Amino acid sequence: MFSFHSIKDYQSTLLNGQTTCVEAVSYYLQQIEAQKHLNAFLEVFTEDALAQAARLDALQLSGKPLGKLHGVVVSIKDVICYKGHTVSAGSKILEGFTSVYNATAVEKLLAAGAIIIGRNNCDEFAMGSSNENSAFGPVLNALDNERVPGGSSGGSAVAVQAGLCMISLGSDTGGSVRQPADFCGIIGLKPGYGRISRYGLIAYASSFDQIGIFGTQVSDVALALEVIAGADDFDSTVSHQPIPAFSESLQNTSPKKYRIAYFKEALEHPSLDTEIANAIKTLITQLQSEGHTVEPVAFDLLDYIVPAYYILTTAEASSNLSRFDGIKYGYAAKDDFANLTDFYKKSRSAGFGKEVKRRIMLGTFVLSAGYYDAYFTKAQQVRRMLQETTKQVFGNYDVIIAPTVPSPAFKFGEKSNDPIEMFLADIYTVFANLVGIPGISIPLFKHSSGVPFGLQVMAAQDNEVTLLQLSDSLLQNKPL
Ligand SMILES: NC(=O)C[C@H](N)C(=O)O
Repeated sequence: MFSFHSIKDYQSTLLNGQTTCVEAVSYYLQQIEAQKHLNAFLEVFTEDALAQAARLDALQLSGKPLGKLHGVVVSIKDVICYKGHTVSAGSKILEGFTSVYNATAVEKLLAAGAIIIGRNNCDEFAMGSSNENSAFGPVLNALDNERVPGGSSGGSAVAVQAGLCMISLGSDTGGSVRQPADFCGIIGLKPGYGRISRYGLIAYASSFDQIGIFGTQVSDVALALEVIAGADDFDSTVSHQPIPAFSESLQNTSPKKYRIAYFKEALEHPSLDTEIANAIKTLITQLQSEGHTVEPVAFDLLDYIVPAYYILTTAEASSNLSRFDGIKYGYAAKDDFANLTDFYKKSRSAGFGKEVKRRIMLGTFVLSAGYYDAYFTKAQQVRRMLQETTKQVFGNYDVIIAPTVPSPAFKFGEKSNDPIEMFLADIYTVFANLVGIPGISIPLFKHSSGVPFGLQVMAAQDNEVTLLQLSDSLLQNKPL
């Protein structure tokens, strides 16, 4: 049987001839087939993946230099463009659409020797927190099939959780990587805004969207980040900061005393499950007893962050999604339309699902002349205040810790009839996107309902290194 602990270990088995890339891909193809009922993959790129694996095996034999992700089997969320392959954003409206170029992240993965094995199911246009909004059916949590895997990158999370690939890419606009990672018991990293180019990522809310990485080892996530991060002429918002050697930064770290903040209001919030609150309080006491500074910071904006997030993201979405008109590409109404406006209406009404339509309407409303100042401007002001608070906090602390989600993975149907309840469950994740800082969810805890849950760690802009080092130590139970 093919077994895999970390990418480094796997790559040494490739180098000493114990396995091959083709063997690895064949193994994962079998696993994907055996776990088909999870619905984590919308498409498996069998031929391409095997061909790429064979090319990589030949490259190794030729003695030529190998890429950092040589032989690594990756799956990508169905919002990331891969040239010559279908991409649908989990939506019917992109029916029949094939990517005409590679996303920069995909380009970099392939150049580093990764193998893309398939595209993962997700909430339509990344809108959702449970993966119940995909036009292609829900994804099941592999640990408990009655529970949601989280969303919107549920398929990418389950692909890693169920051992159907080594690492996967998702996107995180307001928690879509960290929240499913929490529900699935794996690691989910959302780098700071602009760390990874968004070129070729189907836009939801452009000032929030960020590609993120799922894995089971911090070192794997760090390695993937190192490969796909960095400046890109095709994305004017991408960060031009140098890319640290993230994976090396985890080696030979000497213990240090961290300055850790937590928002008092976050741990006292009525929506927070008591077991989750207690687990984090216990961790705080433990870290304090180990000599770290762990202090509460007052945060009086907590109740404003979810409304601000859903005003700003829906506004951006209403603009971004206007391009799906049935003419340029994707689903088009057949012949029962009276004129162009009627054609748009029919194409968009039938092509988009319920949640996407709700958000387009909400976004259009908050941008409309009579309501712009009352909603959009106010939400922008909240965002600015949050940015100022964040600056102050990171002037005094290295990281902020928080729950990732207020509850453990819930059952299918439990929240899907109440969009507000679903939105409110994003209370701990949207903060990092509103201010653009990096955040990670790490699987530290287990709930009495049998499912795991995570700890969220956030760091200052461009400080993924601290985030990764602290997470690695916590997960490996090493002294920090
Ligand atoms: N896309 C995300 O990051 C998830 C968030 N729950 C949303 O629906 O907006």
